[in-house]
Amino acid sequence: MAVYTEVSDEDLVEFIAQYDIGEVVSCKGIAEGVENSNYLLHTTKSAYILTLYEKRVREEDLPFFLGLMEHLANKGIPCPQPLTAMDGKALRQLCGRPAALTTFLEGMWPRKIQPFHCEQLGRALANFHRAGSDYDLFRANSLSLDSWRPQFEQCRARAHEVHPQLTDTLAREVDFLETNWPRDLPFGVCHADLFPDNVFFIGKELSGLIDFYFACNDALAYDLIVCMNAWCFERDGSFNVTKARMLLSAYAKERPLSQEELNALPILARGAAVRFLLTRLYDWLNHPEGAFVKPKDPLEYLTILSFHQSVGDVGAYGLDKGALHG
Ligand SMILES: Nc1ncnc2c1ncn2[C@@H]1O[C@H](COP(=O)(O)OP(=O)(O)O)[C@@H](O)[C@H]1O
Ligand SMILES: N[C@@H](CCOP(=O)(O)O)C(=O)O
Repeated sequence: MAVYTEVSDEDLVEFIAQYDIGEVVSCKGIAEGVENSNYLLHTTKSAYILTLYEKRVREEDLPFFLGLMEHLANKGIPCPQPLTAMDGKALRQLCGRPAALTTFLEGMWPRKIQPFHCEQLGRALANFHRAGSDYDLFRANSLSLDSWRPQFEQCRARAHEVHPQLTDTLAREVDFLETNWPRDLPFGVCHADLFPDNVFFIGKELSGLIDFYFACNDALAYDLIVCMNAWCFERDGSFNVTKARMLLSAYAKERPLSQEELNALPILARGAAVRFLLTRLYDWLNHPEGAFVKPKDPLEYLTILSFHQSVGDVGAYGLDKGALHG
């Protein structure tokens, strides 16, 4: 359960009194999520999400995240909107942590991914990228290429505890990525963590995107391929090419991919696999004793990485080479 910081009734009532949102009716910790403490708050006026920022979220990045949600919501992207308190500020402190309230989005994240989910995701991601194109704050991706070697070094001595080949695989892969990582692809604001548990559907319609706390400026095609890794592999580790084709082609209908982007997809996919393999590995090895949060399995991403290491070109992702560029 992702509640790292417990909020007492007195602290909560004092916090809520700073907003014009009525009186507290209930406030329950949310079991899902791994990064922050989230509570579902009901007041006499409405339902809200209260987030206390923990772990990887740096306080100085919060204006970027909260401003982005505001910017996107104003452009019709279905995402939470930060609430400003009566003093006009959205970012506050609660129990010694930075904290904010956002609107509650209806919907459920899909437990069993179907190709139509991937198609809607592709369209929504392209719309997100378009809507973010005039957002004027900048945040570099702190979990991209430059961070992979230091993150690996933090885990190197114990990576073999998770898998006997993991140390060698990561050492070779980080070398490969440092030499070959593409640098001139179209850049923009990326969500960078658009996993199924961050995308809500009502029935068959995508109804909301949440969890903007890894958002950053990076190659737009990297964001797309983070989604492909997260949505298009089955539980047994096999790649579902139909889902990938639906995702990539729905995206490209809204934002055509250049030939350079298409050529780069396999290496972007390797980098995106390493990015989640490393944070999961760190969390797996440094899981606090007795914590309620269940760490995610790093080996899922070792399987995904192995698949992309064997890929020659985008034909493996269900695309005709060169078919999607504008
Ligand atoms: N705006 C929102 N509307 C509805 N539910 C939300 C909202 N934000 C978060 N949640 C709920 O909280 C859970 C954890 O949120 P998330 O932002 O993914 O946490 P974390 O950043 O800790 O991973 C989500 O799976 C969802 O159930
Ligand atoms: N999506 C990441 C973990 C981050 O968790 P989230 O609940 O913030 O999406 C992963 O799967 O490793």
